[in-house]
Amino acid sequence: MPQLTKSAELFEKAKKFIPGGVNSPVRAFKSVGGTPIYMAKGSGAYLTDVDGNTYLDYVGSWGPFILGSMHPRITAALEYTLKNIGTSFGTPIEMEIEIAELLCKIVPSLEMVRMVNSGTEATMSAVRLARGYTGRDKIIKFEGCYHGHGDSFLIKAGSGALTLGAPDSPGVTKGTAQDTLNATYNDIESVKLLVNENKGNIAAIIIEPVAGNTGVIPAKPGFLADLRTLCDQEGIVLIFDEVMCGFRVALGGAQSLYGVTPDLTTMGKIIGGGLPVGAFGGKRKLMERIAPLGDVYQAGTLSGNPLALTAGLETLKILMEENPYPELERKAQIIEAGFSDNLKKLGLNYVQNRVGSMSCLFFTETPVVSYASAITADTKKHGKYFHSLLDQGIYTAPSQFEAMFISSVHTDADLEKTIKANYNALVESQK
Ligand SMILES: Cc1ncc(COP(=O)(O)O)c(C=O)c1O
Ligand SMILES: NCC(=O)CCC(=O)O
Repeated sequence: MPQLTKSAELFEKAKKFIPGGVNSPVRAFKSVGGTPIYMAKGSGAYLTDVDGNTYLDYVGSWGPFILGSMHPRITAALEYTLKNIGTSFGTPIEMEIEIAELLCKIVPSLEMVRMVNSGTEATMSAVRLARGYTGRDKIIKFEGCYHGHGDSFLIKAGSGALTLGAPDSPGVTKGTAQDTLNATYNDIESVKLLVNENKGNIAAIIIEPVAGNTGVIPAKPGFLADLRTLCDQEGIVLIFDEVMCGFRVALGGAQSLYGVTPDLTTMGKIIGGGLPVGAFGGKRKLMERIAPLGDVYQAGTLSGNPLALTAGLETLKILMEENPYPELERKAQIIEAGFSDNLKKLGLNYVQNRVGSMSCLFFTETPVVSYASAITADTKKHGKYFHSLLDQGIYTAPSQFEAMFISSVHTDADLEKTIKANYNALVESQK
C-alpha cells in the first residue's frame, strides 16, 4: 500500500487555487474515489510520485506516450532545439513544412495540414471548416464520443464529462446545442434517421473511428464505410477524429486500418510526443478554404512552435523507423489473454474490448458496442479494481470509461506483473 502523504497535502493546497485542484477534470479521481496522485518524474513505462512510490504507467499522459515517457531520442532532440533554435518565433519555420509533409505521407487522406496546440483546437477548427465549406450549420456526432471541450461537442460527450455524469455542459448556448445531433455508435440507421430529418442541413459527421472515450469501442465491420457512402450521397464532410487512435492503432491511424478515407482528420496526442500539439487536415479542396488562402478563419500564437514540433517529428520518425506496431499488438494480446484467464478463473464474464494497444476491461457482461452498453458497467466495482491496481503499483486511468494504453517500453516482465495484479484487483472488485 503506497504512502501518499505529500500527494494529499499538495491536493489540499491545489484546491485553494485551482478549480477542483486539477487542470483537467479527468485527473481528479472523482469516479474512483480518493485523491489524485502527484507525479514527480516519468521515465519509460514508469512514473514516480512525490512520496517516492513508483508505478507502471498505462495512461501514458492520456495517449501520447506510445514510446514511453522521456524517450532518449525525443529528449535529445528537444535539448538540441532548445539550445540551438528557440522556443517560438511567430514566423514560419522550416520544421513546419517537414512535419506537414511527413503527416501527409503517413496518413492516407491528408493532402494539406494545419498545426494547432491541442486536440480540442483541431476538432473545433475542422468543424468550422466543414460548416464554412458546406454552408450548413448542423453536425452529427456519436453519443459518448469525446472531441475535446469545444462548445459543439459537449452534448452527450464522453471521457471526463461522462465520468462525472455530466455529459452536457451549462454554458453551451441553446443555439449551439441544437446544431449538434447525436447518433448511436455502430448504428448506421440512427445516422440515416438524423440525416433524413435534417435533409441538406448537415455540414459534418464527426466520429472517433475507434471510440476511446467511452472505454474502448471498435467500429463494427462496415460501419465506417457506410458512413462514407452516406456522406458522399448527402454532400456531408466526414471527419475522423484520430486524436487518440491516430498513430496508435496503426501508423496511418484507424483510416489505414479500416481502409476508409475521411474528408478531414483531426490529430493530437502522439504527434506532440508529450508536448501540446494538435493538427487537422485532409482534402486539398477543403483545406484551401482555411485563412489566409481561404475565408474560414483559424489561427494560433504558438501554433507550429519548434519545441512541440521537435517532439512530434522525432516521435513520428521513430515510429516509421522502428515500426513498433507488431510488437505492441503482441504485448496487448498478452495482456488481453492474461486478463481473460483471470476472469475465467474467477468465474467472471466481463467484457474486454481492444484495438491494437488501446484496450478496456468493462465491468459488465453486456457486449459493449455503444454508449448505452458501456454505461451498463459497474463503476463501483471498477473503482475498487482501480484502487487495488494502484496499491500494487499499476497506474491506469481513474475512470471506467477510458482506455488502457500499452507502450513500446512495457517489458514482458511488466506485463506479467500487471496480469498478476489484475487477478488480485478483480478479487478486490468483488468485495
Ligand atoms: C478523440 C479525442 N478528440 C479530441 C480530444 C481533445 O484533445 P485535447 O485534450 O488535446 O484538447 C481528445 C482527448 O482529449 C480525444 O480523445
Ligand atoms: N480520454 C480522455 C482524454 O483523452 C482527455 C484527457 C483530458 O481531458 O485531460
